[in-house]
Amino acid sequence: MNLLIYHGKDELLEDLATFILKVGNEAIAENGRFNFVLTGGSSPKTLYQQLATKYKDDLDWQQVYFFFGDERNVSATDKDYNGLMAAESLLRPLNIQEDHIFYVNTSLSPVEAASAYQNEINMHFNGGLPAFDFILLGMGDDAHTASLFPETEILESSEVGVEAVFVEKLNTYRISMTAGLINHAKNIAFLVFGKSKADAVKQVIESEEEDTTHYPAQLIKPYNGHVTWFLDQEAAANLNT
Ligand SMILES: O=C1O[C@H](COP(=O)(O)O)[C@@H](O)[C@H](O)[C@H]1O
Repeated sequence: MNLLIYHGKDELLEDLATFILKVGNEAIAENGRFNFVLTGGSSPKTLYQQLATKYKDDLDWQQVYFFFGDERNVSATDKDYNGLMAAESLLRPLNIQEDHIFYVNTSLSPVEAASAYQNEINMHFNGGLPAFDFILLGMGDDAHTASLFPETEILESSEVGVEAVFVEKLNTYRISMTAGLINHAKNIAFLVFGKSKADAVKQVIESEEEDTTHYPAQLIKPYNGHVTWFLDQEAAANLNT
């Protein structure tokens, strides 16, 4: 695990963008495409806007395939739909062709949407191991990542796939990649800002005993890849390092 702590958000975003571009350019040079999984929530919006403006000439964006680590069970036009924020801040400004963007189809039931999304991923990887080049993750105050929320059934899943999960405290379904699928990625980066996340960050990174039921982000341990944490000082405030 690589832990990076920043005084300022600008420097953090610059380093994270540079990292994404490096991995992306290497993937395109090696395989002709870059499989990039986006996160939702509020934290990545500025990053997406910068990738689409400041860094628009630093990667062959037309060779990138975009996926979502999780989605809310709302319509694609709802402001809470993760795909909408990504579309507005990153995908439309870069003119990404529609068949390079894998949105979760929330017009289906959550179980059907999850199964359809898993099928699309499997087809994209021609039935082989779905090892994404880069998965960007956020983390909530409760240590959830993607839609792997504390005390939910999906945490016990041994599937390398996508599942529907009912999140009781939000009284709603989510659709999420399982930890098994996320952990096949070649590179994973957590982007975490703010003091409200400081306790969760400490538990996930420094806790001696694993408690994935209450701190699901502890499940993220890539099998053959690398995980890097990009934290601001507030999020890192409780760490011993
Ligand atoms: O609900 C979600 O929350 C997490 C964290 O979001 P943030 O707003 O605290 O940055 C996010 O990673 C996930 O994709 C999203 O669905």
